[in-house]
Order: sequence, then structure tokens, then C-alpha cells
Amino acid sequence: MTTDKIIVPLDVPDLDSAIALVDKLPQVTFWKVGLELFTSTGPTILEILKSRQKRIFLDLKFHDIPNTVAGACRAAASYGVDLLTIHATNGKDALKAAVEAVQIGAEKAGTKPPKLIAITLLTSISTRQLAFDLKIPLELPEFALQMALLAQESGLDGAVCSPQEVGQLRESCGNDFLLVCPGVRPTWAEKGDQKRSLSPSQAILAGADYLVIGRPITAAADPELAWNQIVEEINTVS
Ligand SMILES: O=c1ccn([C@@H]2O[C@H](COP(=O)(O)O)[C@@H](O)[C@H]2O)c(=O)[nH]1
Repeated sequence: MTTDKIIVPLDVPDLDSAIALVDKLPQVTFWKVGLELFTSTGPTILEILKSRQKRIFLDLKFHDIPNTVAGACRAAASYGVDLLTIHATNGKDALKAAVEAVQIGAEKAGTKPPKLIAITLLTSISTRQLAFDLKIPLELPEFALQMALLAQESGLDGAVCSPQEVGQLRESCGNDFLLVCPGVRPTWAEKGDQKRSLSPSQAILAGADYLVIGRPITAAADPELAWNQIVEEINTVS
């Protein structure tokens, strides 16, 4: 179903605002909990979402040495979430340790392990910033592709990439590799800090499994209308 492909981030500062947003958009089945909300409120929001039968993307983007990343992944896997993120630039040792840790954490807690997916390159980074600020000599989509392949070789379930690279990643990584795209912008929405965006229909056509769409919906004057417009757009191509 189209609506299951859209993940909406709960990028709000506190629990009350999060619950208000979930109440305002009952048609959303998949919510993302990220750094802001999790840092301010901890795992309570995860229990609330689960009690409402929502799917959960816990987007904590772990980035650390293998031992620390493994510990964080073990803990995160115990929450019974559906998706969990880690940066591909952690390197192969940490990625492999994370893969093992989510299995251990989930098994110990008696839950299903989350799909572990790797951030390839944040969608707020432009090609210019990649070269001049980060001093990375590879161009896009090559850098994102190499990060996705590293994640795949390390045993991860998928990757987070911009919709501008998802076509190349799909071609190289195959259909079983989960590709999740933030940085998606309907033509009527502002881009904000997103630098490598495409529209929802373009992202789906290029091969994305899931679209993460936040402010175009959550900051809209009428979030329900914005949601309906996006669903309608995706329905024209799927
Ligand atoms: O490369 C990335 C990885 C994660 N994100 C997250 O997705 C949402 C996007 O929100 P919008 O309001 O639609 O811009 C946000 O929670 C980010 O933390 C990303 O944008 N890019």
C-alpha cells in the first residue's frame, strides 16, 4: 500500500508535541523517532507508538568505535523497533559488530531484530560540500554507492540515501537491499536544508522502498491535506 511507503519523522522537542502529531495524522502507519525526540524523552515514545500498532524507524545514526556502536545497537534492538540507522563511515569492523549486536540485543529481549540500515551520505550535504568541506575525492553517486556496497558486504539490510542516488544504488545492490530516502520534496514544498532532493514520485520511480518526508507534511498549514497530496502523487506511479 502506498501509505506504508511513507515514513514521517517525529522531529519535535517533547512527548506532548509528538503525541499531538501522531493524533493529528492517524493515517500515518510508520513514524521515525530521531535524535531530537529520543534525546529529550528517551524510549517512552517507542512504547506509545507500539501501543498504537505503528511501525517505528529509530534513526539514531550511531557513529563510534566498534565496541561502543555494538553496545548501542544491542540496546536499541531491545526496543523492538523496525528500522535502525548507523553511519556507513563507521567502517567495516563497526558495521559487522553492529549486525551481530542487533541480533543479540533482540534475542535477549525476545523481540524481532530491526533492519539495520547505513547512512551513505547525509542528504543535507551538497556535491560541492562533499569535495570542498569533507575533502572526499569521489563524486556522487560514486561515494554513496561505495558506502552502500560496504554496508551490504558487512551484512546490513539496507541503506539510507538521497533520491538522486537511489537509482544507481538499486541497480548495484539489487532488489533485496532496502533503500530508504529522506530529502524527498514535493514540487510545492520548500527544500530547507535538504540539498539532494527529488519529488516523491521520482524517488519511487527511481527505486526507493521507503520515503522519509517530514516538514512538507508536519510543517504544512494543513498536514492532512499535504499527506493526501503526497499519497495521490505516489499513486500515479505505483
Ligand atoms: O541523510 C539523511 C538521513 C536522515 N535524515 C532525516 O530525515 C528527516 C527528513 O526530514 P525533512 O523534514 O523531510 O527534511 C529528518 O528527520 C532527518 O533527520 C535526512 O534528512 N537525511
